[in-house]
Amino acid sequence: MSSLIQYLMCPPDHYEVDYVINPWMVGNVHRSSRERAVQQWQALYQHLSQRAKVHLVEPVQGWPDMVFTANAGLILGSTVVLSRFYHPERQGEQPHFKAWFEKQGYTVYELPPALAFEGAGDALLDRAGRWLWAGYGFRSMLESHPYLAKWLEIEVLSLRLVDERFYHLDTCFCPLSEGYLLYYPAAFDAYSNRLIEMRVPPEKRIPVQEADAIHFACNAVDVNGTILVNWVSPELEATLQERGFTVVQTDLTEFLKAGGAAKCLTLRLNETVAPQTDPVATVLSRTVTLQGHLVDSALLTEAVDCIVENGGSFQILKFHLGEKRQSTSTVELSVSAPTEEMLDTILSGLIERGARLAEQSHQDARLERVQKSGVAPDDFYVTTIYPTEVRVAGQWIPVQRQRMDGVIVVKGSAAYCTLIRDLQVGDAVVCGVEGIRTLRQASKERGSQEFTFMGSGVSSERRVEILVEQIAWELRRIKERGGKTVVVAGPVVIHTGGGSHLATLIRGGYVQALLGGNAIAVHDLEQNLYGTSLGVDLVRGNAVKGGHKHHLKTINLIRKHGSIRAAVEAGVITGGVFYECIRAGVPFSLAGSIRDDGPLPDTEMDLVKAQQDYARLIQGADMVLMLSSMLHSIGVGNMTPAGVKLICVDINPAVVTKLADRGSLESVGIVTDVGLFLSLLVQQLARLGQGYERPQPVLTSR
Ligand SMILES: NC(=O)c1ccc[n+]([C@@H]2O[C@H](COP(=O)([O-])OP(=O)(O)OC[C@H]3O[C@@H](n4cnc5c(N)ncnc54)[C@H](O)[C@@H]3O)[C@@H](O)[C@H]2O)c1
Ligand SMILES: NC(=[NH2+])NCCC[C@H](N)C(=O)O
Repeated sequence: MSSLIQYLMCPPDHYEVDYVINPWMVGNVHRSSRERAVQQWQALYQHLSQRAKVHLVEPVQGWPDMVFTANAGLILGSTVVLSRFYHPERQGEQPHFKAWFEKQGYTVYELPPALAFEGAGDALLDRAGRWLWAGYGFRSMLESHPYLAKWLEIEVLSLRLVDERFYHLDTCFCPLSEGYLLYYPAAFDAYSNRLIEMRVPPEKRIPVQEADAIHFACNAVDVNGTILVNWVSPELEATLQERGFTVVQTDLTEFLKAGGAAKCLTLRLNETVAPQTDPVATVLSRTVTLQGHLVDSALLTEAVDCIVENGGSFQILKFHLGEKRQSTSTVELSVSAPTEEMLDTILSGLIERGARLAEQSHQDARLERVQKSGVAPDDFYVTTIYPTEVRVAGQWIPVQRQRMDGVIVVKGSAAYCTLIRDLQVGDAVVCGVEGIRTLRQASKERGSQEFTFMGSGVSSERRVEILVEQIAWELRRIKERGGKTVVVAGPVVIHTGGGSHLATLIRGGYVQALLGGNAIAVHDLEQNLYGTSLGVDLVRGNAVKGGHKHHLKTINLIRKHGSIRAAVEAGVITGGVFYECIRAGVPFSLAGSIRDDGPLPDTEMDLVKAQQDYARLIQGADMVLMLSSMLHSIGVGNMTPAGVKLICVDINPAVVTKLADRGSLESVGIVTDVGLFLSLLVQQLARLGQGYERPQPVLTSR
């Protein structure tokens, strides 16, 4: 073969924008000019023919994108890996390119049918022939990279594309002679940018700005230092010229309407590989099985997002769709990633969603001993809200005290969720992802049976009254079966006049534990003692003279008696939320904070103890009503396992969304005034009847 560089092009006899398979084609269907396309293609062909040998493949009617010969395949030496197009709109080109390659005497390899790969559009040789850059994420699959390495006997470096405008590697990445690289960093994920920076020294990297990238400045043909390109900014042209390149700009706007430009329209035929390359593609894979309501609960979408957003790729190996609405589906996925760390991150995310590792049925969890108290081994498994099991000595054992953001400690044949701060030297902590499974589907099914009527998510549009009716109905059912409802409340409950309603719920037996901070207690007691909250008369709504001292006088009085209970028993406190708690024997826990006045004797200022007390009172809860306290609601959300219905009421949608985003079916967010919510809830419970007492006016002992 001549020493001249050789290219393959395809005349645009049948080129037009006939469909949409990339963002550039949107709005351009049947709006390309064949005449202008022919002129532009001819100009590029002339520029190239003056510097290289250009071969032509016969265009075929019905395959307009055949003009983009970069996608015909990937050539190295006398070997071709034929493209296997992702979109059906281009799959008809394959046999024509295959025939051309075979006629030229190339050895043609074809990938398995499930593996999409779009040739030199998604795979570019390092100009010194040391390795192959291979893109994935939109068209070509990561799983195709090991085949490239094997068949072309070269090291493959996988780069993940993240901006769909740059859906082929050659639209944003152009290895140039002398080891230079013209590329658009924002088109790649962080791992890929790190890999590029590891392989290409800073002085050889030429990152482009978005303005250049969207004119396909990186989609360039470098013919021995002459760069043929659609357009570059004057700044980029100067940068290239400073490095010894000659830039020839040739208008290809008709092809940009289809998402291609100079490099796409050409395929370099004589590429040579530097000797001693290491034919490897570090692509790691695991097989996982996911079972459940994969489609209607969007679990499969969540799993795929988890794989792709963490830099991985997947193949669906088996998929069994449940025949009926109530039956479950099963999917078996091969999950791949370029590094062990990325694969572990993905597998952890899939396990959180109930996935099971194919081999895990006979692999125990990996246990590592704690070397320093309060410090976990490096790759500890982070717990979720979902019921979890770990495999120990061949047995699957349930993890007790389930909560998110903990670790799993195995003691004999038992396993416990444990906070890192509570770890002791010698504790056996579960690490990695082997031998772990979450029972997410079980809790979802259970959740869906018990709470379907409430559904999950956040909506200020959904009528509050409807939700209140549903919550009242659920409160009543929990009470009837001797279940447990925990209330988390902030002082705003008192400020909005909701105190009397909460007191009524407690008196009515609908609340089995109350969690809060110093403030709700102070203002509830202040209201009983002075009729004010933060010095504001809750009946008249005006600040009272000297009222700003009321909460301090209240704190002082309770401190004098030693506790809220003592003050109630002494007849000093005669009504309100905490009065009813004491009378009804409803336990409460007040967690201290940096904002606290006093504090009250009952407020636990040791936060570790406060968290432990909260966790104790949450144990066994069926439902948690979170009422206008961002701090305490989020704290409780973090320690509450799946299967517990969380109702978050707040005037701020962001707070409600944060809790609803726990990813569990069991979270309902209501954006409304908490005083109004409690008033409606109390009225609805009264309407439901069943011996419900009418709200009593809050007694003040002034
Ligand atoms: N004097 C004191 O000792 C004092 C005073 C205030 C707070 N604190 C302490 O500070 C900590 C944080 O207090 P916090 O939980 O009240 O604050 P927070 O900011 O965590 O939560 C208050 C929440 O109430 C919401 N909200 C405001 N008005 C509302 C309305 N009308 N209806 C519904 N939601 C409404 C806000 O959006 C916010 O999410 C607590 O531990 C508390 O005890 C102490
Ligand atoms: N190597 C390339 N970038 N080729 C551009 C291909 C354009 C074609 N319309 C497609 O979407 O597949």
